[in-house]
Amino acid sequence: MIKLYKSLRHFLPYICGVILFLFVQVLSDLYLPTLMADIVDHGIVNKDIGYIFQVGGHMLLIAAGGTLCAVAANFLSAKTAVGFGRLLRNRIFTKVQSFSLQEFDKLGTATLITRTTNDVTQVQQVSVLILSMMISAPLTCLGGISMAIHEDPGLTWVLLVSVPVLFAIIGIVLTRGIPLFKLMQIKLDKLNLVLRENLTGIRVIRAFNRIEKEKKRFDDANLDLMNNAVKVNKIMAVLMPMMMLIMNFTTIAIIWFGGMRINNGEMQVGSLMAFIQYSTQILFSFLMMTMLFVTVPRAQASAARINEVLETEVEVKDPIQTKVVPLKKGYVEFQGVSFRYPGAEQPALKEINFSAGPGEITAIIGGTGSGKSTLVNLMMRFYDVGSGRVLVDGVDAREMSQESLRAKIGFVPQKSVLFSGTIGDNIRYGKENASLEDVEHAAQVAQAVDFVAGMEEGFEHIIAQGGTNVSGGQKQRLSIARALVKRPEIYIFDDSFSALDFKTDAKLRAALKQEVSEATVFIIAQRVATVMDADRIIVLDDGQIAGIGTHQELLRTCEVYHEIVASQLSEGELA
Ligand SMILES: Nc1ncnc2c1ncn2[C@@H]1O[C@H](COP(=O)(O)OP(=O)(O)OP(=O)(O)O)[C@@H](O)[C@H]1O
Repeated sequence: MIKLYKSLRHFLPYICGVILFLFVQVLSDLYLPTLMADIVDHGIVNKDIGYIFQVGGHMLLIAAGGTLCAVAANFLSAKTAVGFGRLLRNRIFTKVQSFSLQEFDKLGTATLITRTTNDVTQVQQVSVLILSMMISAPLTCLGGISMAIHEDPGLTWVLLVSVPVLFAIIGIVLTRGIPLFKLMQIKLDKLNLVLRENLTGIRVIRAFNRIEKEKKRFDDANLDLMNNAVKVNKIMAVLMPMMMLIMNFTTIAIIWFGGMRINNGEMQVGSLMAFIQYSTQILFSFLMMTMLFVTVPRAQASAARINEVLETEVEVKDPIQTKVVPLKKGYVEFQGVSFRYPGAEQPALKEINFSAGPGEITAIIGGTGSGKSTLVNLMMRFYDVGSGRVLVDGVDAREMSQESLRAKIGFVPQKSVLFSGTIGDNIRYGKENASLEDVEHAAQVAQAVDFVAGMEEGFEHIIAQGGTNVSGGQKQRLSIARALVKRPEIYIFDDSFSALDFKTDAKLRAALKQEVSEATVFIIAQRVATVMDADRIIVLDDGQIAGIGTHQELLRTCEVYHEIVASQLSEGELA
């Protein structure tokens, strides 16, 4: 948590204000019992009404000043904590944005959401407590002790007995409670994971009639979280009454032994009253510190989880000295590229060699899991190659900035992703300042114009969260339009025509051929019909290149390709 608190330097003026106001407030709290003792011992005993009013007036002023200071301190500490929370969320978000897919694979989306929201809230809440109690509790405790000694040194032994008992109880509670507090966040993560899977997979869950099973899975995670919370609350439920009991016993002991001292003429009534108040303040300061000890471990667990994100070493980084790449070309070359996913036994790609240039269409075909998507992931540097090199315009992709590399590429992913907003906004995601004509043209080439025109608001039609109010094929066409409007040097279509019917697929490819005639195009496809016109077809088999060539060349030379073609085309089409 200390590491995170380094960011608090941004709020230094507020923190200084909190310290100052709390200091004044504690001083006023400590002074009030002495004044009260004064009223009793001098004003009441001597029946001096004027003195009572005078000291009483002082007490009122001091109490009002203390209250104002407390309000100001609370306001500033809340402002600091809320600002600190915002700063942390921003830092986590910025860090997560810099993650390569490798780090996303490692951490998982559910936990990243919990860490950005709930974990930050935990740290934020405890920061308010720390700010207000870290200063006032020790100050009240030390001040209370010295004032109590000042009032009557002969009674302080009562505190010497009750304080260690209090410590022992706090110690027992903390050793039992801390592991449970740490578990809370882990159990919350689990609940978030189940919830997220259920919300995103709701269609599959309903289609497979798994609603009851999923309810049970959620209920189990929920129950687990609740059981842990109950255990935590049980401990807390014991703690408070125990502390109150000790406080009450201490007060009784002070009154008992103080009464004897008054009887012997060694103490005055006012001093006894002040002593009781100081002892309550001292024990109360311990109570405050216990609250800190109880809440800090949970926040500490949260802080550790936040730090894990902030300190994650990002595998794919921009080099310190980036190489400048020629602005408009689009040459791509793979030189002996091999790659293995972290933790995987087998490499996903082995010794891949090929090159492609502007004006060429390179198709990539192969069975499921043969490494097609992995190949384009490396081209965009979503992962770094294990060995070999990926050259873009003659420069190793690792030697240029990720931004300049990706500025060259228009990517249409296998699984279309749309954002909430209008259809126009989604297409403009490729190029923010694209004109309406550019957007319409891109939609025209992507064969999206007809269905967009069919919608009442056209390009202003709102896409629902996750793009659920458009069909799979429509989503694909909008994703294609988004890449087209960018007019990049390199296009990557990762199985982007799979949700289109044959007629639309053919029309789209014909329109694309003209549109992207000067660019370097990569098309991953399962259908032979989609790839057979390509200038070059790369056949992948189990992460290796089984053949490279045109359709006709591969039919003669590549057995794997022949098998794929034979499984899809008729004898006549083959001939
Ligand atoms: N993030 C990942 N972590 C670990 N292994 C992965 C990951 N992504 C893919 N793989 C593995 O790498 C291999 C190649 O996967 P890839 O997605 O490139 O195949 P593909 O040819 O695109 O398949 P498909 O046509 O089904 O999309 C597969 O064995 C797959 O299980």
